[in-house]
Amino acid sequence: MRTLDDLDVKGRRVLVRTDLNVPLDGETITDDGRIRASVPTIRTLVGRGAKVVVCAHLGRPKGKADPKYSLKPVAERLGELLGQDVAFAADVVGDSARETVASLQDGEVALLENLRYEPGEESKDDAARGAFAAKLAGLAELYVGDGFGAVHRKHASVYDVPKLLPHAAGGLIVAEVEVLRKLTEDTERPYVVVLGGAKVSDKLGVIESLLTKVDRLLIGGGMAYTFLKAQGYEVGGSLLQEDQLDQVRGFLSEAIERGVELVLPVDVLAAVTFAADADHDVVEATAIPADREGLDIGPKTRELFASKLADAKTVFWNGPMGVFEFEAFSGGTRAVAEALIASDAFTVVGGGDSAAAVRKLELPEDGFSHISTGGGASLEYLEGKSLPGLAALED
Ligand SMILES: Nc1ncnc2c1ncn2[C@@H]1O[C@H](COP(=O)(O)OP(=O)(O)O)[C@@H](O)[C@H]1O
Ligand SMILES: O=C(OP(=O)(O)O)[C@H](O)COP(=O)(O)O
Repeated sequence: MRTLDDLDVKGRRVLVRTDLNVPLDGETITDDGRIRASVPTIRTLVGRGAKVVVCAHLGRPKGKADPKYSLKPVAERLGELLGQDVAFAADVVGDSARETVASLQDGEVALLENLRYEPGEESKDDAARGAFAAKLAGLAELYVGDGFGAVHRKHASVYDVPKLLPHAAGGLIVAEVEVLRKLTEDTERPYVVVLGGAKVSDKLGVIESLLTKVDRLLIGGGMAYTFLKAQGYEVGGSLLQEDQLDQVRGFLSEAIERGVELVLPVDVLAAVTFAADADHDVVEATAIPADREGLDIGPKTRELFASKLADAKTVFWNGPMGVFEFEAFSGGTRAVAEALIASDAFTVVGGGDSAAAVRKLELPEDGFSHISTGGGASLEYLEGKSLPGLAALED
C-alpha cells in the first residue's frame, strides 16, 4: 500500500476517510478515542500544507439527514484536539460542502457532514454508489484512506472513491494492519477469541471462519442469547437474532466436530427492563424468565471466562459482555478486561464500544498489547478475507 510519504499533498485538496463513529449521549461525546486516533494523519497532512477535507460516518441514519447523527459535535472536538479550527460543512456533497472546501487555505481542515445521510454511500447498487462517489471525489484531488473501523464496508467513501483519485493509506490503517497481521501469522496457542456486543447479525457471520482458526470461542454480551435460544432455552426479551438460529445451531455442531471449545454464559443478570437502575437478579442462563432480559454475564460466567483466558497465548476480544454504559451491568465487561490485563498473552481488544468500555471503566490501556479502533473490521481481517477498504488502497 502507498503511504502518506508517497503523496505530494502541498497545496492540494486531500479527502481523508476516517472513522469518527464515536458514542454520543445527546450531543455529548462520551468517548473520543476514535477522534484521537484520527489526529496523527490529519496533523501530518496539515503540516505538509494540504487542504484537508475529512469525511466520516456516525451511527446508522440509513441514507437520510437526521440531526441525532450530526458530526457537528465531532468537528468541535476534532478542532480542540488538533489545536486549530475545523470548518464544518452542513451537508456531504452539496453547496455547503463545496463552499467550505473552496474556502480552505493550505494547512486548514474541514469536516463534511455524516456520509450516511446520503443514500449513495451504502447503496448495494454499484451505479448509485458510483454516482455518489464521483461527487465526493469531485471535492478533492487526492484521497487518503484512514478509517480502519470501516474498511470492511463496501461503501462509496471507502471502496469507490479511491478508484477515482490518486490515493494512499493513512498512518492509522498502516498501524492497525501491522498489529492484526501478527494475529494471523504463527499465532501462539491457545488462541482465544471473545465475542460480545450488540451487532449480532453482522458479527455472527465471522464465527464460521473463526471456528477454523481458534482453540476457544467465548461468547457473551448480546451475542450469547441467540446461542442459548438455539440450544432450546428461553431468553425472554434479551437481544435475539431469530432469523439466524439455524446458522447458530450449525456453529454449535461444527465447534464440536472441530474440537473448538465454544463457551457460553452459565448465568446472566436478568433485568426487568433496559435501564441503568432496572431491578435485576442473577439467574441461570438456562432459566431466564420470559419477562426479563439479559443485560450482563453473571458472576459464575465471569469466573468461567477468566479461567478460559488464563492459559491463552493469543487473545482477540470484540464486544462488551453487557450493557457496560450502565454501571450495574458493567461487571462482566470489567471481568473480561481484567482477565486480559492479567494475562501474559498477546492481547488485542477491538471495536468502538469495547475500546470505550476499557476507558470508561478506567482500566489501564497499556494492560493490552493493542487497542484497535475496529471491531467488525478487525474480525473480518482475522477471517483472512479481502476487505474492500484495504483492497481499494492496494490497487
Ligand atoms: N446483553 C446485552 N444486551 C443489549 N446490549 C448489549 C448487551 N451486551 C452488550 N451490549 C451493547 O453492545 C454495544 C456494543 O456492541 P458493538 O457495537 O457490537 O461493539 P464494538 O463497538 O466494540 O464493536 C454496547 O453499547 C453495549 O451496551
Ligand atoms: O463502529 C464501527 O464498528 P464496530 O462497532 O464494529 O467497532 C464502525 O464505525 C463501523 O460502523 P458500522 O458497523 O455501522 O458500519
